[in-house]
Order: sequence, then C-alpha cells, then structure tokens
Amino acid sequence: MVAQLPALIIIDDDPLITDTLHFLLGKDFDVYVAESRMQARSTLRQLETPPPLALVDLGLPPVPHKPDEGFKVIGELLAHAPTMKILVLSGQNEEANVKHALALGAVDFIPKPCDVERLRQLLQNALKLQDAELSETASADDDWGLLGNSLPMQTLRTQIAQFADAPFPVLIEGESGSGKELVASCLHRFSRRSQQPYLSLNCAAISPNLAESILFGHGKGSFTGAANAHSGYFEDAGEGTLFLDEVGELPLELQAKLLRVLENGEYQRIGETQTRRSRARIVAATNRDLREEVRAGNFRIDLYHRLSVFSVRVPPLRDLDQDRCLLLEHFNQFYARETGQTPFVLDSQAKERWLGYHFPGNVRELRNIIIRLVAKYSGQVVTDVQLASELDLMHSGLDQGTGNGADVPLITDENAMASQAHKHLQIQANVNLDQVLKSWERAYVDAAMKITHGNLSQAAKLLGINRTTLYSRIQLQQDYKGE
Ligand SMILES: Nc1ncnc2c1ncn2[C@@H]1O[C@H](COP(=O)(O)OP(=O)(O)OP(=O)(O)O)[C@@H](O)[C@H]1O
Repeated sequence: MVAQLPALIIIDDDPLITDTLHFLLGKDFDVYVAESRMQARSTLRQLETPPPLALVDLGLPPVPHKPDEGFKVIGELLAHAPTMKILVLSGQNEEANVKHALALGAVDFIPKPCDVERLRQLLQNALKLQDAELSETASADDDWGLLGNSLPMQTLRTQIAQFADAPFPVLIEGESGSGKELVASCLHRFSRRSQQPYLSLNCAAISPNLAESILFGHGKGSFTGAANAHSGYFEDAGEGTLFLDEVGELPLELQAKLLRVLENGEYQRIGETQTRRSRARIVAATNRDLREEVRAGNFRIDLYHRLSVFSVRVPPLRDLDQDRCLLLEHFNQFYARETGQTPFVLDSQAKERWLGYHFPGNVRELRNIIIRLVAKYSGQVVTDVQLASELDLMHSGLDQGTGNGADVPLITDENAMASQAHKHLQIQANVNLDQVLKSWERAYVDAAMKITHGNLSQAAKLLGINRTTLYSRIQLQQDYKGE
C-alpha cells in the first residue's frame, strides 16, 4: 500500500510560485493551491480533514501590496484547524510583518525568493513537531495537560473539576490560543463519560450548506449526492461529549436546531421524519464575545443562555504571571528533546522581558517562540536583544480585543486612522495638524522607550528609524515641551 502524503495548502496569488512549488514539493506533499483567502476557505471546506501544513503569502488580493489579507488568512487557518503548522512565504518581510505573522500563530517566516530545499526541510520539521505535540497531548491522559500554578489556573482547574460531571452544557470563553480546546478535553477526561466518545467539531470549518447534515446526519437520497444514509456528530457522540468549537460561527437556522437538542435532546436527520434523541454532553467554545454577538443579532439569546449554564473563562497568558516561566521551562525541555537539541537559557534581562511581554497569541504564540529559540540558540544564553527580536512588541496588546488599547488604531491600519481623523474633525472645529502629529510621535517614542527600558538603540529599531534620528527627535520634543 502506498503511504499517504501529508497535505499542504499553498495560498499565494502568483501562479509562477504556486506552479513551481506544486511541481517541486508534490513528491513529498499532497499539495492544494488557493490564490486568495476566499479560495482557501472554500478549498478547506471541501477537504474531509484539514491539511496539517500551510504555506501562506502575505500580499493577497484584493490588497496584494499590503500584508493584511495574509494576516487574516493566518487567523482563519488556525480557527479552522488549531494544530495546523503555518509557514509564511512572502516578499513583504519587513521586521514588523515578520513579527506580527509569528505572533498571530505562524511557526516560521521565509522571505521570498526562497530555496526550495530549505523550504521542504522546514515543512518536514514542522510536521515532525506537530506529530510530537499531538502525541504529547494524547499521552496526557491521566494528567491535566493544562500547565500552570497561578491563581487563575488553579481557579480554572477547580471549575473544570466542578463542572466535569454535570449533565449541563459548558461554554468556554477565551482568546485564541489560550487553551480552550485543552479545557474541553479535560472536561471530558475528568467526567464519568471519559470512556465514551469525545468528538470535536470546529463550526468555523464547516460549509454552511453541509453543517446540518454534519451535525444531525441525513437519510438516503435526502439531497443530491446523499447516496447513503449517514449519521451526524450528535449521533456518533453517543453518551460521550460533543465539543463545538467556534460555536459563534454557526448559522442562525442551525442555532435554532441546536437549541432544540439542548432543550429536549431531540433532533432529526435531514430527510427523515423519525425523531432521535441525543444523550451527548455539549461543550462549546468561542473566542468572540457572544453577548456582543447577541446584541448584534448574530447569535440567539436563548441559545446563549442554554449554552452558558456553566461558563468557564480561560485566562489570557498575560494574566498568568510566573506561569510564563513554567511554560517556558516545560516547552524548552520538550522541543529540545524532540529536536535533539539542548535547551536555551534566558539571561536575567531577557527573563524580565519574558515576564512583561503581552503574548497576544497566548500559549500557541509562546510555543512557537520557544521552537524558534531552541532552533537558534540551542544550549546558549539568550540575551534580551535576541529575545526582543522574536517578539511582536509593536502589536502586542493592541489587537486582541483585550481592553488594553483594543480601540487604538494600528499605525498600519489606514481605515482605522481615517475614521479616527474623521471623528476628530467632526468634534473639533480647529484641529492643529502639527500638534496632532507631534503627539502621535511623542506617544510612539515614549512607548518604545518604555518597552525597551530606555535603551535608545532598541527603541530606534522598534520604531524603524536610526538611533541618531531618534535622539534628535527626543531633543526636539523636549524643546517643544519647554516652549
Ligand atoms: N495551560 C496550558 N498548558 C499547556 N499547554 C497549553 C496550555 N494552554 C494552551 N496550551 C497549548 O497551546 C496551544 C493552543 O491551545 P488551544 O488550541 O487549546 O487554544 P484555543 O483557545 O482552543 O485556541 P483557538 O481559539 O485558536 O482554537 C495548544 O497546543 C495547547 O496544547
């Protein structure tokens, strides 16, 4: 029997690149190609299981000269398949783009043009790590698998233990990469259903036309292409647990059907009149604010109340204090062991930065940073500057809806800047443009100096200007203040 090749999706709008890579990598990978975010979405929905690997260009239509579509693709791919390993292959390799792509969850950034052999190696390494991570999770059977001793983590474990055996649904809320899926699997493992099936369905990953059949099944001939009767997730979960990830993505019609199952356990396969009964325990997760979705009319309030009989909030990594060091230690050892390297050590300043960093991509981002540090600094002492160059200091804490600066427009987001300017001009008749620009500049300079603990060279690097320019701008600002 021929072994199946691992699947790889390449998302790039340049046919020369996709044709070449398809040809050269096709021997080792089962390659799928998409030239836009939309096409990637539809390709993924047609696949039974998501590809373990993705190669993503940042500049994609409709804005190929900017990285924004590529950033969105990274988020969408991870929402679709949280364990997917994403490598970015892009010519837009300015430092800020590299760092942001990595903070969003990409495991590596390869500037174009690239050496195909190196690319093949990187893809194969990523695949090996993914296998190791998956077997690590599987072997965590008798253990929580959920690391951390901080107070929020202790509270989370207590909640899991309290809710595990209850028959009611649990709603798990938390930012992307914070460990919601892990919490869902703990709820199952610590329940008396643990010997029953545990099924996980990512609602963001299913096509809206197929969602009903996937959830509830269909009878033979119930729609074109339904040659045989098929059971759905509710039936297959039996008396076990059905985990509905990204539940906020379910279309409204299906929300009504889900509500019915939650209310009385009843559902029907498409095209059948027989009413069936579900005994599965429902656990749902979301990284959206579902109350906000209810207010916006995108999510049914009755379903929200049903799902959130018990609700668990997974804390973001930035609230876990010393757990950041514990996770660092654990993953440093783990990836060093898996790759045959020696763990690295952070020097004291780097450690301080580690403890102060916001981790916008949470534990997923932390794992990826450690993979890179192990590869680069095996057995070495990592300095503050070396660590800083792996972190997304520019976007950190600004774009996660965290409440700390979520409404601050990113300097790269022209639409947000334009709307801010619009509002400003509407409420203030005489705006002094020079003063506005000066205060923006001062805010960025101050922030950079604070983040780098007053290190002029690092602050200049962060701001994309040279040290002398930064120095003279600080002087000018001080003169201006003194005027
Ligand atoms: N406390 C933790 N201890 C150990 N590993 C963790 C912890 N929290 C998260 N992880 C790991 O971080 C990665 C991301 O976690 P997970 O997929 O559960 O996040 P999520 O909140 O479901 O993300 P998304 O919303 O993007 O699907 C996984 O590899 C998971 O095993």
